[in-house]
Amino acid sequence: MKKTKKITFIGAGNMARSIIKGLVNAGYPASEIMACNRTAEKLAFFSQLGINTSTDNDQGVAFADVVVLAVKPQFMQAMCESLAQHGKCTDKVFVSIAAGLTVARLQAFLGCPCPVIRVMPNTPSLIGRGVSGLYANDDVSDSDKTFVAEMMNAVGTTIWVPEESQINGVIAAAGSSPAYFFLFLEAMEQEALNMGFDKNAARAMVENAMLGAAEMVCHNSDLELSELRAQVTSKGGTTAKAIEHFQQQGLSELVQNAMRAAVTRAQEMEKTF
Ligand SMILES: NC(=O)C1=CN([C@@H]2O[C@H](COP(=O)(O)OP(=O)(O)OC[C@H]3O[C@@H](n4cnc5c(N)ncnc54)[C@H](O)[C@@H]3O)[C@@H](O)[C@H]2O)C=CC1
Ligand SMILES: O=C(O)[C@@H]1CCC=N1
Repeated sequence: MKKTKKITFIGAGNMARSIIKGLVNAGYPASEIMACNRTAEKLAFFSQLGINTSTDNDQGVAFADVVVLAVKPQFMQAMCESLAQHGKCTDKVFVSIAAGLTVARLQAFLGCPCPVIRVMPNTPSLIGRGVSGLYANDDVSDSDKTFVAEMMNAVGTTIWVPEESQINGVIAAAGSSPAYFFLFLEAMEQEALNMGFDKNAARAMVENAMLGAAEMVCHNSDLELSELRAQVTSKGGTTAKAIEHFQQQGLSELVQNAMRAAVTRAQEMEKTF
């Protein structure tokens, strides 16, 4: 990154861990990062990374130029209101990675029209292969947008969305979707076990098939996904039978409905939290 700033993550859980480890691996100075968590046990991992840690969120805000709000949505209001009570928020840039909380809602929690950028990341940020959707309104300066985009580019790919509502689509397609792939692999691994392979062999087959397929997708961006599928599918062969089964069982509709369920849940959360 061209210029570093001090970044504090409030809520040192799975997603903060993925972004912070990804940033440190990418060479972001550990001394410029702090992780805050209300419980100390969660912070041991972060201390090992050499970053600053604290159980005091106010200390985290005092340290930071950029504050990443990384608690679960249901805890965000109480956490932000507590920060605002201590009155140190007005000169900070906030980044929220939470699903289902709008900029307007977060600014209300913080009690000020502070710049708030919404980032919807995913856990592969841990290995520099994340993808994040970003949204900012006109309260955010170009230089703050550039900094946050660079921060997330250090751990993967970024996509700006022009409408805040599109963050919910990013959740469905990217934030939540690593779990869809893990679920699919779990099912494949289980069936390999059922067929009599031992755990190591079952895992090796599914993980390498997935990795090889993913790399083929990434290395052939000029080819449609359906063409890559066709290259595996011999007429009258085994793949054709398996694909026919998926299609007869409505896989496309199932995926569509699952993604729509994720969006609907994000919209419900906007009304609940
Ligand atoms: N896990 C994922 O793949 C993704 C999560 N997100 C968002 O990231 C946020 C965090 O999710 P996870 O990391 O999965 O949750 P998590 O539960 O693993 O981490 C949240 C952490 O916040 C801490 N915490 C709760 N209240 C606190 C407070 N008042 N002060 C300080 N720390 C506090 C908890 O102890 C916990 O360690 C959520 O808002 C979620 O919507 C977004 C994209 C992907
Ligand atoms: O499941 C969730 O609500 C969060 C947002 C995207 C991934 N995890």
